Amino acid sequence: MADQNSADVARKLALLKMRFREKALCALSSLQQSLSRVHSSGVDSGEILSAYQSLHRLAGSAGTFGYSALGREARELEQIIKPFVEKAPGTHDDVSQFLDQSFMRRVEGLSDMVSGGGSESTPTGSALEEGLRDVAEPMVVLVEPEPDRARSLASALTHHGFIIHSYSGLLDVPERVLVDASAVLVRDSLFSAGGNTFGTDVTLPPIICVGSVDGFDDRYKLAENGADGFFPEPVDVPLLADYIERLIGERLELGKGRVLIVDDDPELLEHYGLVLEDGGMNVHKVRSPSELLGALSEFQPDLVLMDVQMGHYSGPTLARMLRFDPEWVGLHIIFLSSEDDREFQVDALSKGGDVFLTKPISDSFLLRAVRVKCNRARQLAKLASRDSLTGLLKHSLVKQEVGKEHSRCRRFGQDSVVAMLDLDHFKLVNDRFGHRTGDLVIKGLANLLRHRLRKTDVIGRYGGEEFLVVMPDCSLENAVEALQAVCEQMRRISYTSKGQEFFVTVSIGLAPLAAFENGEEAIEAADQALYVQKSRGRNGVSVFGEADIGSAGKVVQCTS
Ligand SMILES: Nc1nc2c(ncn2[C@@H]2O[C@H](COP(=O)(O)OP(=O)(O)OP(=O)(O)O)[C@@H](O)[C@H]2O)c(=O)[nH]1
Repeated sequence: MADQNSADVARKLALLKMRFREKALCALSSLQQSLSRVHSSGVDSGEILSAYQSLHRLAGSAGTFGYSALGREARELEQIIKPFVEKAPGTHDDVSQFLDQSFMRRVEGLSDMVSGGGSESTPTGSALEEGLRDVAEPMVVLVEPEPDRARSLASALTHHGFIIHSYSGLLDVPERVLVDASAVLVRDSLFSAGGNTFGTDVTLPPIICVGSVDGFDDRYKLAENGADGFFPEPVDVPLLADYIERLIGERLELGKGRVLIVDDDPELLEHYGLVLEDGGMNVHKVRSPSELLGALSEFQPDLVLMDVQMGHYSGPTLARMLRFDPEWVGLHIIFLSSEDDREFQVDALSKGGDVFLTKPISDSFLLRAVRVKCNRARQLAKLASRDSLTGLLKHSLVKQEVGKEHSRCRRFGQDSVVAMLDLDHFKLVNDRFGHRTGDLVIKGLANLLRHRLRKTDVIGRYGGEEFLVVMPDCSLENAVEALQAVCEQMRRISYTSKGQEFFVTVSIGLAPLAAFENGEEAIEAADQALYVQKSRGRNGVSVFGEADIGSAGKVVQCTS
């Protein structure tokens, strides 16, 4: 499948290259005619400007399609004309200074550089083939030769919402399983040998070693062999689950960037789009700058990749204009241009850009640069909107989501549900085992919700040990079923602290969103249902206004 995708992308890129070639030949023919007219009939500032623009476009795009030498030559010719373009209209008497035989020969030579087919290989770069995998499914590979140990670790991790595939040796793990895994847990002794011990060339997911030998040199050896983590035995499973969760989160961030590309050149626009999409980015393309504001609101990008000159619109001026609106003050903007004048670049950045990339640029470099910036943008956005302990939406934002979903489900006449969750007797956990352990339990429930609920459900940390969930397009029955499963799984997670094993349960209250006047009222109703459940003995689900909703079975908390 990945091969098929890569072949498709390669085909599309080759097609774009052909389109570029045809258009370049046309543009060069017009350019030659235009310059011949200036040569024979005298100066025309419009013709000179259009010749300059034509060369500027070629200089900026040829390298992208594999015609680097053509791009360089166009750039040199562009620089020769530039002083005449910058002069006031009507002062082009000395145009003969550049429009001589030698200049005209060089312009003719440009066509030969295109039609001679002498393009270098398209710089798609190896990063294109890297192809980021969707790591949303938390499947973990466990490589443990000792069956009892394997069973016990697999069972403990399953309660944290991971799907475990167990093997007794590294070479037993099928390649397709490695490709789909979010992480690999390996007995340290199997990994200390070094090299690619899995016997495959696929990009490996993060490797976490587990073992009993825990010295500085042992850890150093594992790091040297490429391990991403080490957990000494006896393994603290909630801590391990949290670590895997973090690795998954980091990888998801890497592939999830949303990039809005603004370029008036259709081939370049499509080319950049293909390169970034193939690298796992979510891309939206805009050809006309006048559509920019609408596209921003609708697509909500992490980053904008913008050409510097689009017809009579200037990229830096557009960037400055975007900053008028507080919503876009923090938006990351990358300018992509063949303009290599440092002064110009600094000026563009001072108007509101963050990075200036000078064309020609290889596809792999572009992808890497955009990924790095996207990652940074997402991290910053996350800091502002996410709770630092759990990574879930903060109180105010999840409340906003309830409001939005309320309007949406009312408008479309759909069922949606809001749920309030609260850990049971949580004070006791803190009192007996300390705040750090309490924090691990809070993270445990957050991770469970992330795994157990649908991707479209919105989860937020409402307060200390309280969570708020919005379940769009979901009947009450389905919500009860899904959340009872969460209760059931939560009560099975075993925590150990101060040598004692304990379990924690959760109570949940539900309310049908559309039945209320606004989101606030629905939250209030879910809260009331939650307290009904607390009074019923905790550990289960209650629905607002319903007398008797099943409980997930009683479990005594903190059975230390
Ligand atoms: N570890 C930790 N504890 C927190 C955090 N936020 C709130 N808490 C604690 O959560 C506990 C909540 O206790 P209560 O509101 O009395 O509720 P409870 O003990 O869970 O009892 P019920 O809700 O009635 O089952 C308090 O001890 C808070 O200090 C946090 O971020 N980390």
